[in-house]
Amino acid sequence: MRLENVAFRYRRRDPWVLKDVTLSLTPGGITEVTGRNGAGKSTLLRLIAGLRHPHRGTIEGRPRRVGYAPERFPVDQPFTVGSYLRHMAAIRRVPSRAIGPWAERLAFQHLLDVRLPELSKGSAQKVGLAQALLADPALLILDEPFAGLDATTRDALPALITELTTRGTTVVVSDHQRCIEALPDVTRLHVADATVTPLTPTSPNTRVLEVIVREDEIDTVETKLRADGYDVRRPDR
Ligand SMILES: Nc1ncnc2c1ncn2[C@@H]1O[C@H](COP(=O)(O)OP(=O)(O)OP(=O)(O)O)[C@@H](O)[C@H]1O
Repeated sequence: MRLENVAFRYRRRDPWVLKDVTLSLTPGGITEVTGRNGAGKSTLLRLIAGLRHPHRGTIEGRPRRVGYAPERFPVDQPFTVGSYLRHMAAIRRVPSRAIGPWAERLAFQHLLDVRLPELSKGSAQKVGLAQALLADPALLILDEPFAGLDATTRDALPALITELTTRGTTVVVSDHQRCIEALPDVTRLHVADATVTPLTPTSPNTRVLEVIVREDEIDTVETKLRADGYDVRRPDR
């Protein structure tokens, strides 16, 4: 799948959120999208998913089966978890028996009769993930999938992502918490100043800066730097 000179803004007189974006997604690869708050990561993901259309440029080669889990699952819907997922399965022409295994794997099978507005943030996130995974997508787009998840599910998600890519699924993730950092062969794209730049330790325009911090500050400093869009590595991880 390829984006060629893509430009997008939400309203006609608004500044461009993205401009001249050209990139290719490796089939069966994992792409992580980084950037500071408001840089345009979710917008890029929506364009890749086909939920928004570029004002300029082209997007070609999008697979037919796309799964998209938004940053915030819209809980403001008058359904139970089970009826919502059955509805999503029907729209995607997937048998509703596909729901059970995902509910079990993401540990929310006890919530199938709970109404969406009554879900906790993390449980809603899991339902959002399940609806994205239901149709066995060839392209899976996850916008901050780790936010609010319990530790067990958070730890299980990278393995799940790897499993999908080994079956050929192309995965695009925006992940402030850097939970997929440890996975091998992750392509990194950095969104800043309305452009998207591939980020690798060997990029000619990047350098490594060592920062010495007190042990009790390490998590806070790491979170701050990541929120500012920096690529942070912890040697102890
Ligand atoms: N539906 C919308 N209508 C108008 N402007 C929007 C809309 N969604 C996002 N924007 C604007 O587009 C820009 C990029 O937003 P986007 O949500 O893509 O950033 P982000 O990098 O995902 O941010 P965060 O890390 O906070 O989730 C911001 O200036 C935001 O205010």
